[in-house]
Amino acid sequence: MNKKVVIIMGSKADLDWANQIATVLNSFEIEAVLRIASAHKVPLKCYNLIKEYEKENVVFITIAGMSNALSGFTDAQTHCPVIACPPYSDKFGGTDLFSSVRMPSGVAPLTVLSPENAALAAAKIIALSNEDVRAMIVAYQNKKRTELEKADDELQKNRLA
Ligand SMILES: Nc1c(C(=O)O)ncn1[C@@H]1O[C@H](COP(=O)(O)O)[C@@H](O)[C@H]1O
Repeated sequence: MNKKVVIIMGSKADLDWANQIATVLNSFEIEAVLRIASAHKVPLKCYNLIKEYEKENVVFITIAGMSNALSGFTDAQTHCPVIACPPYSDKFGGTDLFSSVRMPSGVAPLTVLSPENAALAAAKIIALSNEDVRAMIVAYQNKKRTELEKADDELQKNRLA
């Protein structure tokens, strides 16, 4: 598996969300390639991008708000893992999300809602064949544990004071 994640977003409106994912990937020393292509609007471009990058055995992260065609489209064209990370919207009671979670048979993008967690999921896939990334994930998880312990210690101290 290549130490590279290709983030395909459906619109430049998703760039901030993509950058949040890229920042976490970079903290694991994983290269993040950012591309804009919509399965709805430019399916041929989308297809060509997927075929170009899949030769490198990458993880794809797809960002598509509203009606998410991009994630299923991408997953169905490649052997590489695809993680859908649709941007948050509370419009229409958050119903956009349904277009990410119900896929036809044989189409299996994984949906992870938080940008940080989507990057972590991609890093874990890469870590299966990369010891350096594995060590960084273990360190990341230890840091989270330490933060939790510290928060509890402080809470107990403040309650006793
Ligand atoms: N869901 C999709 C797809 C797709 O699934 O192919 N292409 C664009 N979009 C999303 O529509 C929202 C508005 O897009 P526009 O800015 O083009 O109106 C964005 O969040 C985009 O990801």
